[in-house]
Amino acid sequence: MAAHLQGSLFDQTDEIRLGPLTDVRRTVLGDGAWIDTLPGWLAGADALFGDLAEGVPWHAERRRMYERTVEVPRLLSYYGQGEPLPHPVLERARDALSARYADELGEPFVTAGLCYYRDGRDSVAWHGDRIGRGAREDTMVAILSVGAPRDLLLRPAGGGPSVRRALGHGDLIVMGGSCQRTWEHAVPKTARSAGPRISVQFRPRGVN
Ligand SMILES: O=C(O)CCC(=O)C(=O)O
Ligand SMILES: [Fe+2]
Repeated sequence: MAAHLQGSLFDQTDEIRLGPLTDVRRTVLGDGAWIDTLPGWLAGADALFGDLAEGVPWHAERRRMYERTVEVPRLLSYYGQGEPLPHPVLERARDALSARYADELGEPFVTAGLCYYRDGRDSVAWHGDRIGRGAREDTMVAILSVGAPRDLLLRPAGGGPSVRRALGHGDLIVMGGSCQRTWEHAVPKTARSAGPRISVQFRPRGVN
């Protein structure tokens, strides 16, 4: 009941539809990094959450950390360049982002990484997306969030106060400029009861 009520308060439509990207708001972080945000870019976010929760081949991962192998605290799924995405609206989202940022980015978004945070114990630790070109070049990572909001925190890589954005319910954030190498981001665990959230990260070729 509570979950249903909360869902209906935020998102009163089952029709899954993207709004225009004209009202994106930029926040300059410093050191050449910025974020663009657009709350509620996607209408019908609860319906998309349900479709993705059911339809995506989610898997758990284990990673080696020093001497131990640990469970990655979220479920994952990855769609490389040219692979069909698990929902048609995600293809439209990727293409709309590519068009919106074509001049500034100079290349399209081509891959989609999906994360499923089952509850407040799931998280992603502080990091920059700098396994690939993000370590050396300015780039962009665009994230669409559906389901319950979770805080995405950003902080300068060299230390300093963090910036917080609560993301869920169809919200968009784009991390741009030098953000992946001069800043770090995280979705911390929370003791507050948190419902499940799915994030979709669109990235250009070679950024991960
Ligand atoms: O779920 C999010 O919003 C962030 C995920 C993330 O930072 C990553 O997968 O690199
Ligand atoms: Fe990341």
